[in-house]
Amino acid sequence: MTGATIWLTGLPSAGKTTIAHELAGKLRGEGHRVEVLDGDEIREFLSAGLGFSREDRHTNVQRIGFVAELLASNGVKALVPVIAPYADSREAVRKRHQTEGTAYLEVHVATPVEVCSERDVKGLYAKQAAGEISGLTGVDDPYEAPESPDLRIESHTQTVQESAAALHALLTERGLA
Ligand SMILES: Nc1ncnc2c1ncn2[C@@H]1O[C@H](COP(=O)(O)OS(=O)(=O)O)[C@@H](OP(=O)(O)O)[C@H]1O
Ligand SMILES: Nc1ncnc2c1ncn2[C@@H]1O[C@H](COP(=O)(O)OP(=O)(O)O)[C@@H](O)[C@H]1O
Repeated sequence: MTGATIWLTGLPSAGKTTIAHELAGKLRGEGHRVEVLDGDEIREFLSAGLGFSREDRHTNVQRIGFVAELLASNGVKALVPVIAPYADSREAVRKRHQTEGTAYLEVHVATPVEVCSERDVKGLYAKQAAGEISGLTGVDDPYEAPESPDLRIESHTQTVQESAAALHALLTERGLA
């Protein structure tokens, strides 16, 4: 089976993790080998000790990109629901895949910040508004939206299943599913 990295970038609570797991289930059911490199889990182990400065986020994204490429080059669909707020960090990951000849898709989960802060799955937007945290992506920290992603998902106008189906259709179109 052909491996690939599918990076889902977007704001906190945009729907990255939910869509990744929905797609993972679908792909596994079809016989694909799949790993979801969840941001929170990675920060507990591979990126333990890193914070949310620009430098630390860049390091985090490069580490995840490295592991994703290793998996993808061994036939795994590596699904990566990680914010990756900086365009140059994402570009470095894309280039690494290109150099290695490994398929790489960038998916922008483009949920507006108003909807994300309403969802507020982890209560981060509320904490930022209460002054308990700062440096929240999309609020008081940068998010550089991809200019030409392979796919843009408007999760606020779709069900989770529709979003995952749109991504699955892209994989099929590219000969990856
Ligand atoms: N200040 C700040 N800004 C953004 N996100 C924050 C912050 N503090 C904690 N969190 C939580 O950590 C998750 C982000 O980790 P990532 O590894 O995906 O981010 S990054 O690419 O390194 O920027 C992210 O997970 P998701 O909500 O799944 O996106 C947040 O829940
Ligand atoms: N079309 C959709 N795609 C993804 N999530 C959606 C969608 N519609 C509603 N949601 C909800 O939005 C929330 C997104 O949370 P999560 O996936 O953890 O976001 P993120 O990983 O981007 O922080 C979930 O509660 C999910 O059920």
